[in-house]
Amino acid sequence: MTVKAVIAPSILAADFGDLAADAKNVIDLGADTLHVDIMDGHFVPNMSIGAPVVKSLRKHLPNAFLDCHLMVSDPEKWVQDFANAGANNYTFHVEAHADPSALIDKIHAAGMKAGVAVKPGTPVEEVIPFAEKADLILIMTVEPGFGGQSFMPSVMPKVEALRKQFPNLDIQVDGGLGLNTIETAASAGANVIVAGTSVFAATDRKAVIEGLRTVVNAKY
Ligand SMILES: O=C(CO)[C@H](O)[C@H](O)COP(=O)(O)O
Ligand SMILES: [Fe+2]
Repeated sequence: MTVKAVIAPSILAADFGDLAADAKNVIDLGADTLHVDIMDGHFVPNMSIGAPVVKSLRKHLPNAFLDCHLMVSDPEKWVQDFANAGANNYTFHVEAHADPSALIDKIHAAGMKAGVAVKPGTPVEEVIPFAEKADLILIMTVEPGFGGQSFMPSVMPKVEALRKQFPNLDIQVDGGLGLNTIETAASAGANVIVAGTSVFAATDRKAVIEGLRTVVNAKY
């Protein structure tokens, strides 16, 4: 198996008034990537940030891997903006697009990696057809829209089913991940761990990042 732990703090839980410094801090403490949550107030009942913030982060953090999670109703519309802004990965929701395969092609053509996400209520069968072509599959472990929610162990069978079929796939989990829930997610087969509140609110952020990584890498 070639997968390894990727620890991706979600900047939704960072200090937006001091964003570049807070984001740099978690990278300096060992985070692999930065997870950037984009919400349009339509696909989810909340708004967050858009491509201009990604552009600013790119300026301040030229080498950071910016993993953008688009919780938007029209994901095709924003591909070029995010590519121009310096995004490295563009994950869209399978529920939001009629032709995910074509959208993956468009994201790749724009020079980004492509991810496909599913909400907790969407069957894993909806994303399995794209697991070979996409660079990652995101299994949401909370209803998208807000940080700080409780991890849903009930979606772990979806992670298990994916890992069984795709031993080398990057399987991302997002929502409620921390030192209390990582064992469940890693045992199911998740290796790309989004962690917002558990990292940014920690008194020892480094210990949380290292703790998450240790539990995931112990599985491989
Ligand atoms: O996509 C998201 C919410 O829709 C966030 O990435 C997620 O909630 C991370 O925050 P936390 O770790 O605090 O749950
Ligand atoms: Fe997210």
